[in-house]
Amino acid sequence: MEAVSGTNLQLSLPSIRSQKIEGKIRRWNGLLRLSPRHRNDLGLKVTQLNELQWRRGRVSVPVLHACKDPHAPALQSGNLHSSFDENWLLKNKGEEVLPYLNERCIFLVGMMGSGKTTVGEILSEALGYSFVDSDKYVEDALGGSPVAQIFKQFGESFFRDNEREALRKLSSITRQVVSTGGGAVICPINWKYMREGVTVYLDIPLDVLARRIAAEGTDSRPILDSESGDAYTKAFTGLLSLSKKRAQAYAKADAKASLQHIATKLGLEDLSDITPTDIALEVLVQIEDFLQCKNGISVP
Ligand SMILES: Nc1ncnc2c1ncn2[C@@H]1O[C@H](COP(=O)(O)OP(=O)(O)O)[C@@H](O)[C@H]1O
Ligand SMILES: O=C(O)C1=C[C@@H](OP(=O)(O)O)[C@@H](O)[C@H](O)C1
Repeated sequence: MEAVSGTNLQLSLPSIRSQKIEGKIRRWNGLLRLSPRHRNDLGLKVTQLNELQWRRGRVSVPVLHACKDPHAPALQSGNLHSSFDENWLLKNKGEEVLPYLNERCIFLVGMMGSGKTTVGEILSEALGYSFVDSDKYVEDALGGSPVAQIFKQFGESFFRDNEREALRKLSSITRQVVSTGGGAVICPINWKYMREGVTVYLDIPLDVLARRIAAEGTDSRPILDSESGDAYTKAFTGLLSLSKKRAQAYAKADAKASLQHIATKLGLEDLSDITPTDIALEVLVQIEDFLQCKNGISVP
């Protein structure tokens, strides 16, 4: 009998074989995951259907144990589509990580367009935390002018002073996910504030960032607005130069969620197949790893 560890279910490998999906199952975060091509092969027989997760053509099956034993306990089949809850996995991981966080905040750092706001909102929901965007916090503190306007009217250093003050205030509040501005990491004192919580770097390839920013336009991104060329070239050129200056600062984060690494884990070739929820889950996994190491792997 060949066993594979996991958490919830029992699978019979002979039944997997008969569905011609053997070898297409990958281990990931203690789960078995089927590749998109095999989503229609789901005669896969499992128990506890509510524990399965269906997400954009992939199925995650938490397992206690998988074995080659043909006498594995009788397994039931069912309508998997209706049974999957896309957010189950995230919520579950959130609950697992909460005791380690012990009410501390999460500060997301990364280049503009890396998804700090998008992923941060999803994370905050999974954890039952509130969500704060530090750019928005600065805008509100200055009467509602957009960041681009603040840069234009008062200059970058004025904005950085206000960003610093925002992070100082936010660092004294618990149970929140903070999406920081892409340049917050360059100011050393901001690290002192952010170290009150856990810092996570969203590591996204520059071409992906440039595509996202080009789609939105660079008008709201004053720091890229001086570059010339089409929207993608402007974005890519500006991001390349900023990333060189900031790489060391981002590396100071406690944990990193890398798009490339997630793609490798999930067996995805196309990075655009990775959803913000996938990234939020990876953030939680990395936070848990970081806090477990910090606590000497003691389960709270
Ligand atoms: N994983 C993702 N896949 C595709 N688009 C994304 C993803 N994460 C963010 N985006 C998009 O990229 C843009 C920038 O995201 P945002 O969360 O505002 O980044 P940041 O807060 O880091 O500047 C938005 O249009 C958002 O919808
Ligand atoms: O990288 C930067 O220097 C900046 C990033 C922006 O935030 P986002 O990263 O949320 O876009 C905003 O703070 C400002 O335009 C400057």
